[in-house]
Amino acid sequence: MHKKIQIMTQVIAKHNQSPITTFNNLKCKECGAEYELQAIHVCELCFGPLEVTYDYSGLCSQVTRESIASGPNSIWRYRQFLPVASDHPIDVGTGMTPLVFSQRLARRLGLKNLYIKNDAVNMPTLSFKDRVVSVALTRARELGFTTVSCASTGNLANSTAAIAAHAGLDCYVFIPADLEAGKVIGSLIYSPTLMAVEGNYDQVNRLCSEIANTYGWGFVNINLRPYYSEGSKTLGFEVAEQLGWKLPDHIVAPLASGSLFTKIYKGFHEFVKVGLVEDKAVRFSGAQAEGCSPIAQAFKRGMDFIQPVKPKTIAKSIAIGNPADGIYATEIARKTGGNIESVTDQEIIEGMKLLAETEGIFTETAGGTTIAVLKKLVESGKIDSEETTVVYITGNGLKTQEAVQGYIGEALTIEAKLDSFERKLERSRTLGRLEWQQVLV
Ligand SMILES: Cc1ncc(COP(=O)(O)O)c(C=O)c1O
Ligand SMILES: N[C@@H](CCOP(=O)(O)O)C(=O)O
Repeated sequence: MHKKIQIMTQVIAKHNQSPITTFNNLKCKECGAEYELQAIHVCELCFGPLEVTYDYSGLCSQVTRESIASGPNSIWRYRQFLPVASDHPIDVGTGMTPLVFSQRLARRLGLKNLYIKNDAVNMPTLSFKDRVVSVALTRARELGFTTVSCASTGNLANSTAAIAAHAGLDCYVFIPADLEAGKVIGSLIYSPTLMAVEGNYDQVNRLCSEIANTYGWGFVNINLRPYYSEGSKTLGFEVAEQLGWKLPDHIVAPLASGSLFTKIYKGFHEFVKVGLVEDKAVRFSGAQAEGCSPIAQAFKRGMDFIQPVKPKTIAKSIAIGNPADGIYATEIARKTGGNIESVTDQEIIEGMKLLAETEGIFTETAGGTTIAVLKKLVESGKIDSEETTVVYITGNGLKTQEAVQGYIGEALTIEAKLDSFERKLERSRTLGRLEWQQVLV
């Protein structure tokens, strides 16, 4: 769409908005400069990131635990905390995913109060990105965009393509060319224009910034980023509500750009601010893959800047070498007494298997990273066995099957005869299940 038309449609859309909104403006996280609500994401004065601000005193009078609990069974029960004006947000059933009280994984790790927030079953595309995209596309529509887009490591591409299809928006998605088949097919099925860029995510992102400037599309994680990122707060809200309107002692979450991590923090604090939960010190710990760990490195070395890296890891969804919110994530981990750890690709695969074998949850590589870091933090005494700990599982293993191929054995092929079954059964019992799988690998 031409810029002029886009501005006109934005104005029209503005007039159609419901007048009762709880969000005010955009504010620079660095210098505090304020901007009207529009499709921009960096401060013109200092290039700092922009964030949505809210009228918290107005919010206090609008929301109660009861009003939230009687709302939709989706992220939109927290609508007043999200930067959308419409009474009809795009609701594809995103959010309110299970918070599972862990028995077997907890026992295996020696924890007494471990919960798993399972966004591997989020709707519609099985990752936490459905949250941020539902918010971003609702806002995109309000701002008058008819074409939406994203730079993605896969999950965001799936969410943007699916939810744009549902909302009838034109969609262009950009991904690195070497992504897993599940992520590629998981976008193509919704018929977006899918561009596989020869380069890594950071290169895709740079290209998309240029395209955003030239074409004036609504890029969910570029010019719509202030609205998009707010969707991750719902991962904080839901956990607080599901714990019986209480905050946990410790959370462990994966880090790529660092946005998710900082927004869970913002979500907890907003609930405290409006009196929905009691204030409490929550420790924030983050997880990265060793092959792409710029945030973990900055944290461990006590740096106040992020040194970008060239990613090389099987955890492709979190392979961001130059993370936009990395420094804010390190600040949160430091001030809350948390940690940021990294794990090897082998540990990531073991993390995926551990979660599957103990809890029946098949997570993708980002989740394997998070479980492996959780284990590392427990083993090094950085998580106390009594702490109420929530580990965030943000994506589904069916999308990254390549990562575990060759590590999980194979089906035992038998003839359709009882004696064939019994021979294989005997052999598998003699060897033991694990050894048997190793023979097959
Ligand atoms: C499954 C999954 N988990 C976690 C993340 C990390 O999110 P963020 O970039 O907000 O740190 C991503 C993408 O970046 C992802 O796809
Ligand atoms: N992991 C993301 C990458 C981009 O997300 P951002 O919020 O860090 O900009 C994806 O799933 O594509």
